[in-house]
Amino acid sequence: MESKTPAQSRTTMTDMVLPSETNALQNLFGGELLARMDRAASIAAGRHSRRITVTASVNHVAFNLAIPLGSVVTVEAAVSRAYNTSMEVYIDVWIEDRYNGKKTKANEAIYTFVAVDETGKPTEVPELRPETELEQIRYEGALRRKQLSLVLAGKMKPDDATELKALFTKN
Ligand SMILES: CC(=O)SCCNC(=O)CCNC(=O)[C@H](O)C(C)(C)COP(=O)(O)OP(=O)(O)OC[C@H]1O[C@@H](n2cnc3c(N)ncnc32)[C@H](O)[C@@H]1OP(=O)(O)O
Repeated sequence: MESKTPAQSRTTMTDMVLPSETNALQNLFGGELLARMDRAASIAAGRHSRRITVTASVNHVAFNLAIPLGSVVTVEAAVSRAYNTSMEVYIDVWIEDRYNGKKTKANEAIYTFVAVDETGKPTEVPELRPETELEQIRYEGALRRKQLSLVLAGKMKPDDATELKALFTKN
């Protein structure tokens, strides 16, 4: 299977914040943002694998900035590393200033998707080939995040999490 770059899966979705999507402070409801990120990330994972993809886990979400009613929100997702059947997808969320168009990073998240066949059985995906410096950084950190996610899900023994152990072990 031929490897692919993050650019080949990059998915950008822009939408505004409507009153029905806000919390009591008139900011975007967190669950609404999670759903928007899941949609963009699912499309990115599908573009990388050209298969049906399912969300296996949400590894990290940082709600750094509240997103006010009426904001124009852009969700950008791209595969940051691919393994055998799973893919890490990195998601950046930007808000756009109404008057000068300047974009500010509001949130980021990391999801894991698995490519499956028509029966829901995990199926192989192409490798990821990072190109830019940021893509390389995200690629290199991904195995540590995968191991942490598997340990927390009870699917990997902490003793087998070599990348995690390396964080706490001096040379
Ligand atoms: C777009 C959507 O919203 S879809 C709806 C929400 N999602 C779902 O309904 C998914 C429901 N869950 C499932 O179908 C299954 O649990 C699956 C397909 C995700 C995994 O099935 P499993 O039988 O656990 O498969 P298996 O153990 O072989 O794991 C498959 C891959 O997922 C990875 N994986 C499984 N769980 C996790 C996890 N919690 N964190 C990170 N990776 C994980 C495994 O490491 C493996 O990766 P690899 O093949 O690249 O090494």
